[in-house]
Amino acid sequence: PELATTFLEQPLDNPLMNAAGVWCTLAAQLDALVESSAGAAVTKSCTLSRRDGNPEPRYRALPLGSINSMGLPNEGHVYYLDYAACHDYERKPLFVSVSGLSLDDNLTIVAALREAVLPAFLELNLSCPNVEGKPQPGYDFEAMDQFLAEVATAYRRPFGVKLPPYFDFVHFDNAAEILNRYDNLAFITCINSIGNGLVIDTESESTVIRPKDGFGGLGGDYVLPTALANVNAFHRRCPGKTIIGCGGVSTGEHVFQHLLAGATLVQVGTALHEEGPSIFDRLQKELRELMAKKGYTRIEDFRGRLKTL
Ligand SMILES: C=Cc1c(C(=O)O)[nH]c(=O)[nH]c1=O
Repeated sequence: PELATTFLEQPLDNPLMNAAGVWCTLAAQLDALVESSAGAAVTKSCTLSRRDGNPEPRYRALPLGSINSMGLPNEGHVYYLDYAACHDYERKPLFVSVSGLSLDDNLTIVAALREAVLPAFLELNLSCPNVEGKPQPGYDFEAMDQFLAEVATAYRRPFGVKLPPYFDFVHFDNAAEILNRYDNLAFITCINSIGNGLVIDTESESTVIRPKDGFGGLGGDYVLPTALANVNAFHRRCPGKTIIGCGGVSTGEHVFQHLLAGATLVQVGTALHEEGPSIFDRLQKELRELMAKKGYTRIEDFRGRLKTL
């Protein structure tokens, strides 16, 4: 079976890539992703200036996934624009994730990305749950609409957004209605971590991460059904846009399910953090085996064809 696919008319060897924030904060990590068999890569969400992020421990792997409250540690936007300027786009696409702390910061970063005239794809992060005092734009529809109105106009080129998980059909409807207003909003990445979970260690009777009294974003097995729901909800509501699935992927079967739900590309976060970039070889092998068993030769044979009862 063939895993080759296209994203916004660009060919990719396969639909797999990292989730923003995982294995992508430093150039050496990004280089490892470019060297790996991932079909594409995305940089750590960046802010205007470098940030240390929250005090550690701020990430913890768990039997069923992970919890994190990193606090947006990153090298500042110029570092990632420089990386994007040196990337070999013939080899694989590169996405640049942007998560400015204000609309003005986002506009400054997006303008710099536009000035750089690079083939990189902009993934505007509207869903960081871990910067204290900063509500997620993705959960404030007025703010989200304003952000998008300004960024879409300023950037003018095709871009995408990274959304938080929604849990209510009215929220799916309202968010989709906003996204559909912007013609150059070309892709939607669902989902970011499920915000502000709380993991308790029974033996020590304590939280397991230091920031925010132990509250942090959940990833891994915990979030797969929510991720699939958000992928399918926006696939149904935004027919003109491309969906990138993210959340709960650790096997080829999970990749298959995201594609069936309507995703074109599939991002891997927690499992990549734990296994490293060789995971992309395993996921492709498992996906090929599953496709062969089902008699599919190409991804388009089943992508977006989730059946209902
Ligand atoms: C960009 C900050 C994010 C972070 C973070 O840096 O704390 N963690 C997440 O799970 N998702 C984010 O979007």
